Amino acid sequence: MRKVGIIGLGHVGETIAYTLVSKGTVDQLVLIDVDDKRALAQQYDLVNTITSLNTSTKIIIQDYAALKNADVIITSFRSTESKQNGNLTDDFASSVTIAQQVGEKIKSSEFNGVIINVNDPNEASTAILQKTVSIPQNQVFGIGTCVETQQIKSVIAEQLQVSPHNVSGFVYGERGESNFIAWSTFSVSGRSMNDIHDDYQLNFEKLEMTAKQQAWSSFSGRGYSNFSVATCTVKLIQAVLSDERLVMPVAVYHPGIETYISYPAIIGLSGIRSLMVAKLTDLEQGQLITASNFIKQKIESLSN
Ligand SMILES: NC(=O)c1ccc[n+]([C@@H]2O[C@H](COP(=O)([O-])OP(=O)(O)OC[C@H]3O[C@@H](n4cnc5c(N)ncnc54)[C@H](O)[C@@H]3O)[C@@H](O)[C@H]2O)c1
Repeated sequence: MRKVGIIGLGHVGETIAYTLVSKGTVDQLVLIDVDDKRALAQQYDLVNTITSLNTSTKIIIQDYAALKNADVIITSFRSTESKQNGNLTDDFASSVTIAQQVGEKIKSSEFNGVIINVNDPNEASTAILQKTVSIPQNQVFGIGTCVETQQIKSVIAEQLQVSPHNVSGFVYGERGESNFIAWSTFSVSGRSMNDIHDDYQLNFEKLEMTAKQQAWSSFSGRGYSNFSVATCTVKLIQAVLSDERLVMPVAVYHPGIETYISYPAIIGLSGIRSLMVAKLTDLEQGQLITASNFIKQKIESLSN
């Protein structure tokens, strides 16, 4: 039996729930939100949806105890303070408080599966969740720079007039200001970006700027974004459930850097199997250290 829990049923959580149900990815779905009416409304809506599908999913709501034997938990909550400030970045102090409260409840349920954290600030809040729930680091990871990686892939694909499926490579660092496109890891149909750079007269800075503008437009036009992050999350859930060993740039504990950071990792049944270590350029290595310092400062600011 495949069982997934979602804690936080806002724009992101409800899109993940609908996607899992419509694809028939799971047998049981546990939905939890601080707002009882919201959880009940989604349960009824999804149960009605299932009557028109060829698949079946049992929907359970507001029951932390039901998470005990879940394979995966998604954390996708956001504090009211964060919502009110209207920024891309969540209010850190209130996000931490909720992460600790929710983490304690997950711990009490005796859950021992994989947690995929969608909340922002992603790397720091993933570290806090892992510490609070007290399950091994490989079982707790965040969405990291999956969406940023999608964004630059689609911009490169558009520029070169190829399918985005032909583009590979990763954005590293931190979901936020200190992430960076590791151009040395990017290739299109087997040709490195440096190799095709002259043929297509590519301007890396312009490509990066376009990706950032598109990211901002997709958020600011509605005040939230949900489809791309939910799609990445469902891909990660499937990778865990099927022990796929998929490589994605997630927020993962990096023992060499001693912090959670967005870095490509191999994902399977027990979460992170290992990091996918690439030889970055000196510049990229420096950017990785800058990002790690930024994340560490954020986590340390908690104790001040
Ligand atoms: N990585 C990405 O690309 C990306 C994209 C979008 C959103 N996000 C992040 O995902 C998170 C959710 O975003 P959203 O747009 O769905 O937010 P939202 O405001 O629409 O929904 C948040 C939900 O969390 C619930 N909630 C609040 N406190 C809770 C608690 N203690 N327990 C359970 N539920 C609680 C709220 O009632 C609400 O339903 C945010 O942290 C956001 O920054 C990340």
